[in-house]
Amino acid sequence: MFVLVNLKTYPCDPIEVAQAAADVADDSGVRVGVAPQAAHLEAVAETGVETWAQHVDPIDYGSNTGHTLAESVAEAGADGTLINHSEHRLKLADIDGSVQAAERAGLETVVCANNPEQIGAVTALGPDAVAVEPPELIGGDVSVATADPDIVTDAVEAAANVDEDVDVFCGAGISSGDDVDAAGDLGASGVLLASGVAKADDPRAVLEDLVEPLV
Ligand SMILES: O=C(CO)COP(=O)(O)O
Repeated sequence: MFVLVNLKTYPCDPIEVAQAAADVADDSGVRVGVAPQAAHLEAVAETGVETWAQHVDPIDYGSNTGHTLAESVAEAGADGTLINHSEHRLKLADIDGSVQAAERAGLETVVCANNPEQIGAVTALGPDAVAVEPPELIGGDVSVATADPDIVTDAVEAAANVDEDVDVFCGAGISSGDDVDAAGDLGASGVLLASGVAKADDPRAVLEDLVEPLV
């Protein structure tokens, strides 16, 4: 099970969270990643934690002002990137271009989608994983695995119908080990979460609780 913490643009200390995530991953043996803002990638990677970008653009080197180049993200120390997060949606052609850009730069890819139908479509683009995140549950207190378990099982089925080699993650409202456990029971092989860690008074304690059922 992969626990990927997306820091979005929350006003947390990315280094504090990254250091805690690195320690929790080391102590537990559970795969834990942190996705900070692009400007914090290098500092986060220096903690030794598995580091993810929140986005890369479907571009190559050249005249692309204000865009995020996959190679620069990789050079900053990122191991992978989210693509098409619900808060940074792309057209299908641009999702395809971003997956190709990430692969060109050696980055692992997780393409997000809102529902099982979209999961099927983006699985066909050949990312390493897809993640179903219902937008209405993002940032809430109830985990997707509790509020809408069918969306997770349907996403797992939709992806498997297209390509059994693409992993399926889920996210939205996940904040505890019980939520991670429930997601795994529904067939997810990873979870994406944000506010549960980024807004916590004690991010380390939340991270320890998240991996607890996996140890
Ligand atoms: O969007 C998310 C992770 O990418 C989920 O956010 P929350 O964990 O805050 O619901």
